[in-house]
Amino acid sequence: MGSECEFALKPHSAIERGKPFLLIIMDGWGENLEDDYNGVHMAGTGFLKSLKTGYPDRWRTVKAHGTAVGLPSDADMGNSEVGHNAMGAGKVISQGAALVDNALANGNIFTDAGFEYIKETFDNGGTLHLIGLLSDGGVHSRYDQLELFMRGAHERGANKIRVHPLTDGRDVPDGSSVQFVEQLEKDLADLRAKGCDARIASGGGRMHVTMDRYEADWKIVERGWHAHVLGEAPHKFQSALEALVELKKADPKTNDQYYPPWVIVDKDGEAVGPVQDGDAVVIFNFRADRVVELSKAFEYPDFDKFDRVRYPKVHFVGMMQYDGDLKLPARYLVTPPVIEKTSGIYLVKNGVRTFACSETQKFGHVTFFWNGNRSGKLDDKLETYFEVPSDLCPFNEKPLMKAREIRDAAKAAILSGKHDYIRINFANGDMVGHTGVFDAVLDACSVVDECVKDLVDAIDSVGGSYMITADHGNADDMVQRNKKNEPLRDEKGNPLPLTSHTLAPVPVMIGGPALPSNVRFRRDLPKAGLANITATFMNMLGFEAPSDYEPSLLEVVRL
Ligand SMILES: O=C(O)[C@H](O)COP(=O)(O)O
Ligand SMILES: [Mn+2]
Ligand SMILES: [Mn+2]
Repeated sequence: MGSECEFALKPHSAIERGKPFLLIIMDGWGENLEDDYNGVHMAGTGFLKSLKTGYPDRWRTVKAHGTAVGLPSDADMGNSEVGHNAMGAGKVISQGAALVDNALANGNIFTDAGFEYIKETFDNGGTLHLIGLLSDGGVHSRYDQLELFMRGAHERGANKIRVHPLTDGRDVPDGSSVQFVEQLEKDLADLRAKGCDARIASGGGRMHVTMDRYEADWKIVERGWHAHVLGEAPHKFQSALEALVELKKADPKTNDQYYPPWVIVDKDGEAVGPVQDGDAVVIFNFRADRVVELSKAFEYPDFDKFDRVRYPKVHFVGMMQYDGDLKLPARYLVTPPVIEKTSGIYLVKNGVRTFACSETQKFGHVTFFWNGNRSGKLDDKLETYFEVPSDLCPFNEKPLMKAREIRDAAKAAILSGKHDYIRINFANGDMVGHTGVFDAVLDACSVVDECVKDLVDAIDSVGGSYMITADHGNADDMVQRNKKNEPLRDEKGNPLPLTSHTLAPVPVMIGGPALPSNVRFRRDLPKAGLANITATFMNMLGFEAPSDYEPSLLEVVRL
């Protein structure tokens, strides 16, 4: 981690160390057009609105999408990984999506060690299995990357390919799985025309099958293991399209996110693509959080989170290495972004006592992503990480989620006098936003407003300071729109829900008794993004930020 003096920070010129500082991330909370579909605006969010209108020098927005957070283009919505990486690290880092694009464009993905490793199995007649999220959401994966990879792998000797797609409906509209499966079938047919035995083998909805995160519910991964690896699922079909249509007919309430697991079988009822000894397995998601668990199931011989029944000997690689601390997986196709010298490391090296807390769904966001995709603590003595277990139901059913429990834990941390820096994430705007259920979003945003107010009161009572911000938009626009930005409706006239993140900038609010009255936001950084947050909160903790960080948003004015 380097020497102490390499990390020494100078004291800030106007802000003293010593009083508690609270950093709140409101996940999925953008600053957007204030119309009837903006859940943040329509909810009871009077306290946050009062900070906007009451303190214009201490309220602003920053960019949270596209190139400002290291994504390939400004058409890319922000997401939790890139947002928390940027806020934790103080720099704009080229992220997984961009790195995979580069590796495909320059061909390195097919010449580096990870591909060499899987290629060994092609030469021995092994099947290439591809497991991952099937959409063009660009958050966890992208379809065009899968297509290019399949084609390139076939050109380099993969003669049998089995794809195990997970349907999305979360980063893209619900129902779009049909188009993506049709596109995949077309591209697989092209491969078959070239002599490759290429087929879809199994799948399911991403929130019910395979893509759990932060060990919220291992059963999700177990279902995936049974379908993808063992070739077993309660629902068997002859084609993936048939699976989507028939499963929806049988349960109209199911959707792309929550499809049950399914397996494709041949005319004799045999699964067409279970994973066997000698095969290659690639997870084609570039983002880590929702594939760490499946990677462990493939990689760890002594795995005990569920009974794998059969543990095939395969050549397993991730699109990236998903956990830099655990070196998981050991083999990967594209080298992950280097995220070093994060704010967390600087702050512990300067003796800052940190309390980081969220509920399970976002716990790794304020720890793992925050620390540059490292799973462990940076300093056992100075840091306390506290996880509130999340509910296991769809979050529109319990939109308050664990906001009040997080508030209570953070409040106790503030009042205890044991922590200098309290960092929390409220999941509601995002997790309920992804359900597309507008009334639930209203409850989700209101409870965040209530909890933020209580915590600002607690900070006031101990003479501390606070920053409230967000990682990207979501609840701030809950309707799909046409190119003119007009809401789209179904045949009954109901608005078509938007389940994904938005491109909106996010608010940043600062205040509290410890913030000197002559400190306010600069007016000369209109293009600032999430990476500018970092130097700003390091200032609020009493330090000048490292010189290679994006500039602080603060200025000290003469009164
Ligand atoms: O994984 C998810 O839940 C979504 O794809 C992205 O949401 P997040 O980036 O807010 O986690
Ligand atoms: Mn998020
Ligand atoms: Mn989200």
